[in-house]
This record gives sequence, structure tokens and C-alpha cells, in this order.
Amino acid sequence: MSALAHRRFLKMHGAGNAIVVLDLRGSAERVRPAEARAIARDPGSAFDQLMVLHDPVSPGTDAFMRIYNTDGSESGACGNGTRCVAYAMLDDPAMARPAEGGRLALETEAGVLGVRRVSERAFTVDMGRPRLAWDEIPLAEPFPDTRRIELQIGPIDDPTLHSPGVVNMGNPHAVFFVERDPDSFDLARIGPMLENHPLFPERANISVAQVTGRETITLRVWERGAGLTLACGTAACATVVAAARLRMIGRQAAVALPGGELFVEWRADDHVLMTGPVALVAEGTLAPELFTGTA
Ligand SMILES: N[C@@H](CCC[C@H](N)C(=O)O)C(=O)O
Repeated sequence: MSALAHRRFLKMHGAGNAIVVLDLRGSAERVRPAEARAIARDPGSAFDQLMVLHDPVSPGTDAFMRIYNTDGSESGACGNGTRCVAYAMLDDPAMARPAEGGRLALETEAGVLGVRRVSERAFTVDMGRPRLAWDEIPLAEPFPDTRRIELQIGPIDDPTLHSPGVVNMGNPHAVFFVERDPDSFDLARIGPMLENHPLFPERANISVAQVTGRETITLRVWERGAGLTLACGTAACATVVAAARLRMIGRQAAVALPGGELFVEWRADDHVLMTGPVALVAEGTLAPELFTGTA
């Protein structure tokens, strides 16, 4: 039987991004890709991202997080999930740990994220510095200027989408700026082709963004390993960075996603701060039958 059987989880969302939080602190267990896929398949525990808490690794941090997509792949960052984890660690009676002043330091493979509570159900995450060099995204070939790279989809002389900005926010993002409602693009069809384009050796999260004002952006996201979601925090951060680099906005914006709004600021010290809501949907227990055939 899987060591995950009977484990308690929280089902949450962050601006509509479906998040499951699973606390494995105090054990040496690790979620295998097949187990993550099994948890995602069950309607009771379905998620866009599974956030798994492990004991802290670096001194001064409160927990180490592993982040799984629905296809079982792992990501170095998840903005919406990080806010949900902060809520769980601060407020859930079974998970709660004392933390001074509603602040946490959460580590992922990509680095340490500082989280601060701003109201009962809203948090600001310091998502760290964006990485912008072509080999940091990573891209498969050199592009000296990553503000707009040569990539297009659709007819060669009238592409549907072209010249995205690319940004790594702990995970790879390509942002296509468009002049009409992002909803008018068939992202469910285009997304998988771009996610798996040979230019992205680690695949990529694909965003379609319309800058609607000096501080407002409308965004739709096809997430690597998860597909269309109602919100993606790292994509919102990547989009603000990409738009600011092109002087389409200043250094901050409210980003409207189908599931809610995120506020992003690219500070002068190069750190990207993302603020947004969390909601607790339910709690549950992982049924042992979920894991049949995952060994
Ligand atoms: N929804 C997330 C991003 C999750 C990871 C992404 N799909 C990837 O594989 O990079 C967010 O809120 O940032």
C-alpha cells in the first residue's frame, strides 16, 4: 500500500488555481509521479498543482516544498500554491506551526520564497529575481535579447501568435502580447504545441497577455504539465516582467485572470512581489484505492 494512503490533505484555490496541500513533514516519504497523477485524477482531490510540504532543508526556512503538476512532473515554483501553503501552515489546526508576525520562508528547488500575510485570506510572496538569459529560461539555442524571441505559430505570413518574451520565475515562461481579448485565441489547441516546442528543452508555460492600461493586464495561461488553468501566479509575474522590459507598463500591474486578480510589482531591487487571495475549499483523506497500480 502507498505510504500516502489515509494522508489528510487540504483542497484550496489561489485566484482560481486549484491547489492541494499535503503535509509530509516528519516523514521521509516522497510523492512519486504516478502517485501525483492518481491524486489529480480523483475528483475529490483533483488539482492543478499539488504542493507537498517536507521538513526544512536550509537553516532559517520553515519548510521545503515539492510542487507537482497533474501529469506528475515537478516545477520549481508555483505562486498561487505558495500562498495556499502559507495559509495552511499559519491557520490549519493540524498543520499550523508558530510563525512570527505571519511570515514564512518556504524553500523550493528554485530557491527560498518569503511570504507575508496581508489580510486574513491574502498573502504577498517574494518570488525572487526573474532570470532572463536564454540559457536560464532555458532555451535550446542562443538569443541575445529575450524580450522578444523568434517563435511563431500559424501561417508564416500572418502568424496567430509571435515573438514572445521569455522569463524564468523559478519555472520557464513564454509570454505572447496580443492586441485583442486573450480569450479569442484557442489556447487549448495552441498551448500544447508551444509548451512542447523544441525551443524549450524543459517545456514552458504559455501565456497570452493583453496590456489594457499602464497598470492593467488581462492574461490567459496554458500551464506546463497542467493545461488551461484559471490562474497562474508565476505567469502573472513573468508577464509583468516581460511587459516592463518592453516599456509597455511601468514596474507594477494588476493582472486579471479568469479566476481572479493578482497584483505584481517588479521592485527596483529586482525582486518580484506577487499579492493575491487564497480560499479553503475542503479537506479530505487520500483513499488507499487511488494508488492501486502506482507502485
Ligand atoms: N500555477 C502555478 C505554476 C505551476 C507550475 C507550472 N505549471 C510549471 O510546471 O512550471 C503558479 O501559480 O505559479
